Amino acid sequence: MIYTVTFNPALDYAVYLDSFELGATNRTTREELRCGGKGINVSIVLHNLGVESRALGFLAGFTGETIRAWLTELGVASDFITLPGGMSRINVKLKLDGETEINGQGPDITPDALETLYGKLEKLREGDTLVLAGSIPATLPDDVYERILARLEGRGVRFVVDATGELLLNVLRYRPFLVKPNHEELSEMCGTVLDSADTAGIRACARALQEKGARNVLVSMAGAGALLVTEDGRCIRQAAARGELVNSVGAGDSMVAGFLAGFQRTGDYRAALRLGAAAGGATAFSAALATRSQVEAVLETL
Ligand SMILES: Nc1ncnc2c1ncn2[C@@H]1O[C@H](COP(=O)(O)OP(=O)(O)OP(=O)(O)O)[C@@H](O)[C@H]1O
Ligand SMILES: O=P(O)(O)OC[C@@]1(O)O[C@H](CO)[C@@H](O)[C@@H]1O
Repeated sequence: MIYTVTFNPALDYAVYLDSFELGATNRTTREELRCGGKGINVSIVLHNLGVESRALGFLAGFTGETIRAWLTELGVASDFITLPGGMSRINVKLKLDGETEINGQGPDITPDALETLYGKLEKLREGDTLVLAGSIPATLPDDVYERILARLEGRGVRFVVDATGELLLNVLRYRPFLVKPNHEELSEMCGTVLDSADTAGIRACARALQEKGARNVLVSMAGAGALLVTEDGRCIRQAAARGELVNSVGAGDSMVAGFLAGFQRTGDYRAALRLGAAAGGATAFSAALATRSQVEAVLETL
């Protein structure tokens, strides 16, 4: 079973505007609300691709209840912990001259709630996959992912981590099966500026993460595609699909879902990467997260 953990779920409120003036009343041309948070997005796209998972994490307030209800409606299995106060975030995604995001802080996670999550994760067994994805509320220490992996070390659980900075660097010694920084996040972690065309530079930084313990490093580069450095020493470059960008929020999560679904089906890194790129592209080309038929249509073009 694949388990995803989203510490900080959100309702994603995408607003499309023709113009925007600071300090004025602006009107949208269109708006959309959907549930989000990286682990949740991975679970939704896995479900769309016919791979079941269980979404875990923390929810609070009426926004949290809405997220829970939507997941149930979509048929995504979930087992979220309800926090005693606060509300799950509403993240604003501004669509005008590119994409601008305003992500909230999220509710406080109490020590009791954290213990409850640890208890749920105790059930994971050999062969299970655990996806830790997204930011953590500011009130938690940034070794919380590390603590989870330390508890599960040695049980044969496959770890996938989509996080940035210290949150990611701290877990590498637990040998995660897959980490997926985008190339800007990779640049920051390596303390350099990487151009998406600089395959040698990206490969060198990905290898530096492998030296710290990561098994496979998938570097996503939005419209410039992706590069996978595998644990058996290969470096596979995948072009991005061609299409019109509508809303790329969740493209990276869709790529993780497509990669996991593809790897589960074939055990082949190149095929997994291709399905990842198709899922990422299909999400970028639509307002919502990619459906199975959208992914299949994009896959045929790659
Ligand atoms: N504009 C685009 N055109 C084609 N494919 C895209 C586009 N944007 C994203 N993709 C696909 O999705 C993958 C992941 O996108 P990206 O690198 O933007 O992830 P990310 O930064 O983690 O995104 P997010 O945090 O919004 O989920 C890319 O490697 C690519 O295959
Ligand atoms: O603030 P975080 O946790 O880093 O990112 C949250 C978020 O931007 O990531 C998803 C897209 O990847 C969105 O659904 C969500 O709003």
